[in-house]
Amino acid sequence: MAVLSKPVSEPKPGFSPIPVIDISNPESKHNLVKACEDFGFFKVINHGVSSELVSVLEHEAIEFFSLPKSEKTQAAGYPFGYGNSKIGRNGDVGWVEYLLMNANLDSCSDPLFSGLLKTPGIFRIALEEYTRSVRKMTSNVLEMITDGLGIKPRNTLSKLVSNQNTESILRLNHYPPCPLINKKTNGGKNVIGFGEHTDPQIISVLRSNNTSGLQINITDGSWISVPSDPTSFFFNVGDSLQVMTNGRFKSVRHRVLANGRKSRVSMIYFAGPSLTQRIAPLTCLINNEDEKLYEEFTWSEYRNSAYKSRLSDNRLQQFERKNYIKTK
Ligand SMILES: C=C1C[C@]23C[C@@]1(O)CC[C@H]2[C@@]12CC[C@H](O)[C@@](C)(C(=O)O1)[C@H]2[C@@H]3C(=O)O
Ligand SMILES: O=C(O)CCC(=O)C(=O)O
Ligand SMILES: [Fe+2]
Repeated sequence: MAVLSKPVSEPKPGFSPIPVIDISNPESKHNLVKACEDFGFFKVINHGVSSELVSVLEHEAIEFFSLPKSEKTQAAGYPFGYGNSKIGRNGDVGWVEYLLMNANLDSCSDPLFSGLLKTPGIFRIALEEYTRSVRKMTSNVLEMITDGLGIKPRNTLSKLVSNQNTESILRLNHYPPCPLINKKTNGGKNVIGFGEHTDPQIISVLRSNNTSGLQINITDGSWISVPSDPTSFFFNVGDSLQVMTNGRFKSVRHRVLANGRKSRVSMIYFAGPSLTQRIAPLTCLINNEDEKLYEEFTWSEYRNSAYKSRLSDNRLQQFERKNYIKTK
């Protein structure tokens, strides 16, 4: 089943407003903060994640998605496992198949790692190595952001996603070429690969092959296409970080459009906190309690309510403070 949307203009080749941040330079901390405020989205270069590791994982993912449907569906499950077209459990569909995995530090005990990927083969090793490396880069980026915000200690945010019991997820998405797109009868409409949404976690880290399709929604409400760059990582602020920064950082709405000719393969690491972690505006970022835009909640409360929602829902709305008085 395909979801169609109005045609959107393609980006002008060579120009993109998306911030590019060199994380090997400690001074980039200010640019990171600005990118989180302006877009909730940025591209990271000089990241230190091995390109060979990324290629091996991409190759293994392609091999997995090339298996016969009957074999892939043996790995079907909820919330973790193989899925095709259906996203979540609340009626969302897209032109995509995927593998969702628990990427917690103790995930070796996870049934998917030890069940689907039962042989300790290259796929499983690549998943573990990739997760370890991306987790380290994510902690580094969060520490630079913390520094850029002038918050002490430096691990205020990174510790939320690097403890033993944090809830992180690894998602491999495969968007096959969509034959509907080139059909004259389609009227030039787009086909939705992954519908618009914000990510519930703290921060998400995406790497894709050379096929574009990802779009972000900017403040004026328009969609801009993200030019693909397989050598870089794209970070997006999640709902939880928007709350912790009291709305200073934007949890960016994003979506993926299917491509008519090429398949897109993406891998996304969702860095979430532990179930008991309290999510609330950081007191060091506000002058007084009245400025708080959100009520406090635990990650477990938010995660459970998010998983009952539709993809495009505004999941933070119910936690907005009703009696908030704007002081500025
Ligand atoms: C429709 C849904 C899919 C999703 C759970 C939800 O009910 C709402 C949030 C969705 C999302 C978006 C970011 C990630 O891809 C994801 C794994 C997540 O944590 O929240 C998905 C969920 C999913 O695919 O199950
Ligand atoms: O596959 C992509 O490029 C992005 C998908 C996404 O936003 C998600 O899985 O949450
Ligand atoms: Fe997403």
